[in-house]
Amino acid sequence: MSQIKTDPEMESQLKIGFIGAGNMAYGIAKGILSGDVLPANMKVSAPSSRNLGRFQELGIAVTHSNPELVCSSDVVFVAVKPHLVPLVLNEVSQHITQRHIIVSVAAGVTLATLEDLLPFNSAVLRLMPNLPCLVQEGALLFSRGSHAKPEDGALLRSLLHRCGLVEEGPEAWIDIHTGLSGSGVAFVYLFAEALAEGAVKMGMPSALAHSIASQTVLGAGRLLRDSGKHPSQLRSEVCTPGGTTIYGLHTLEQGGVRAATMSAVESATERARELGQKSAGVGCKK
Ligand SMILES: NC(=O)C1=CN([C@@H]2O[C@H](COP(=O)(O)OP(=O)(O)OC[C@H]3O[C@@H](n4cnc5c(N)ncnc54)[C@H](O)[C@@H]3O)[C@@H](O)[C@H]2O)C=CC1
Ligand SMILES: O=C(O)[C@@H]1CCC=N1
Repeated sequence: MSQIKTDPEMESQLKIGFIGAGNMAYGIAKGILSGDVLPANMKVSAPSSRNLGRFQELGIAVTHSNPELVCSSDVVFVAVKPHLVPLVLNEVSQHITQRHIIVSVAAGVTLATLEDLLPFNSAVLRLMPNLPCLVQEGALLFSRGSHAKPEDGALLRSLLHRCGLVEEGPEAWIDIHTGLSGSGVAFVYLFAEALAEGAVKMGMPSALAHSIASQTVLGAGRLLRDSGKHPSQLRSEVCTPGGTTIYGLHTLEQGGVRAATMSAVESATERARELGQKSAGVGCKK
């Protein structure tokens, strides 16, 4: 945890911009807004108006011009799909100055690629959030580029603290975090869906089964986080010897759920690394 103090007054006056108006930009913007930053100090850009309405409802200014957004922002989140990052950064690069802090959330796109696409000495950070930022229960990991100072990391952490858990780590962990948590939420949804479908198979109405499955995932997650216990300990607290749970767990183990889940994190991590290799060199100016 960073010990560097940030200045709430300075933070409240920062201009925050988002290039890209998708789910991730929206989730992060909502989290930042629940802190000290005013919507009047935020702006989002996207080529079409399709996703801009929900930002306007939060009081955030919108534009179709990425250069205009950069010129009126201090902190710029790059929240477009990974393959569009070179295009977008080439478009705005000449407007980036020493006052800017650039934060990319694009899966796989490395700090080296980002720095290569931006003016020398640019302060760049790479952030991997996840979808539950939308409800301020995200899990976010960031790394600083070679010209981003510890104070830039502290500022980012402070801006994002209402999005959920925010940690800093070495860049090698960002792709792993993408598999574990960025993509991991989708693995949890698949499990929740399967839980509900099991109950439907046994005769429960679908709506009730899905509502109970989502509460089960929420309750299990909160207890895991808030108790600080290892998952295996909580699992053993649910299992009565010879009871229902151990029979169900045996079935899951026979189905290879543990190995399949580990392999899913591995595949998603490797895919993030592959995306990084693909984006390196694409459209770089140097
Ligand atoms: N969705 C997720 O759960 C997560 C996504 N990410 C990353 O976040 C980034 C954004 O993902 P999503 O929000 O899911 O995508 P999305 O498809 O919902 O949003 C992308 C946005 O970019 C805009 N856009 C397209 N071309 C543009 C351009 N030239 N200039 C400005 N804006 C442009 C689109 O209009 C759209 O609003 C991706 O790089 C992804 O890897 C990271 C973690 C989790
Ligand atoms: O699937 C993806 O590529 C993005 C990154 C993590 C979650 N969604």
